[in-house]
Amino acid sequence: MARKQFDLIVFDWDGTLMDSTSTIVRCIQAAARDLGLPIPDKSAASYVIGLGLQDAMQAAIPDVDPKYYPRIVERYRHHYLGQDKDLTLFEGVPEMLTDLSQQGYFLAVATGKSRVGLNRAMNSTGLLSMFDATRCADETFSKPHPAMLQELTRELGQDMHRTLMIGDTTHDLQMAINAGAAGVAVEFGAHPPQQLQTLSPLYSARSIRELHQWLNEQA
Ligand SMILES: O=C(O)COP(=O)(O)O
Repeated sequence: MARKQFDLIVFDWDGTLMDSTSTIVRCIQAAARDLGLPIPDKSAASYVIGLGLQDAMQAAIPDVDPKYYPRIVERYRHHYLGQDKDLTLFEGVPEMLTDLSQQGYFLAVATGKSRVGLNRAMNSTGLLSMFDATRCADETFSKPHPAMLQELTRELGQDMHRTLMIGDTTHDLQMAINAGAAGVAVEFGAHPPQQLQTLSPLYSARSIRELHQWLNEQA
């Protein structure tokens, strides 16, 4: 049997596996509102998803006194961790992950979420045991820095050239480029397809079903 092209598949979390873009946008806007700061519009708030909380707030709500940022992050966490109902996976995610795992791929997550946020989301969606390793933005350098991918490949003893990063933002694709991994885009998350195409992903999927099928064709 021909050898697979990739051994390790790293997934972004929000907007790639979990249908959470609009919840995150709402929580960023609510945090700004709580502190009487300018409220970013949907596109500005969507753009920063994945950067890690502190960097994301600085990018979404620029030109305010730096002393506000820890408070904005605190208000964001209050709103995000206070809501339970929107922890929903995109249709077909558990089936795709189970299939990939059975095919022998190592599976990992690299996310701009905090460890608390990721563990909560993995627990409530039943995906906790599905991944071989995970990295969160509060544990290392955030996207698009290559650190998360470098640490994941090292931990799992994998080769970066046989690693695939899948995400819904240019931050995910840029991290893959910076690390020397291949990048695949999904078009149903935070960044619009035209923006994703500027970084020439290997493939761009319009649904989890399309992504799953494409991954099966790489085997
Ligand atoms: O910034 C977030 O909370 C989401 O991060 P992710 O898209 O990298 O999972």
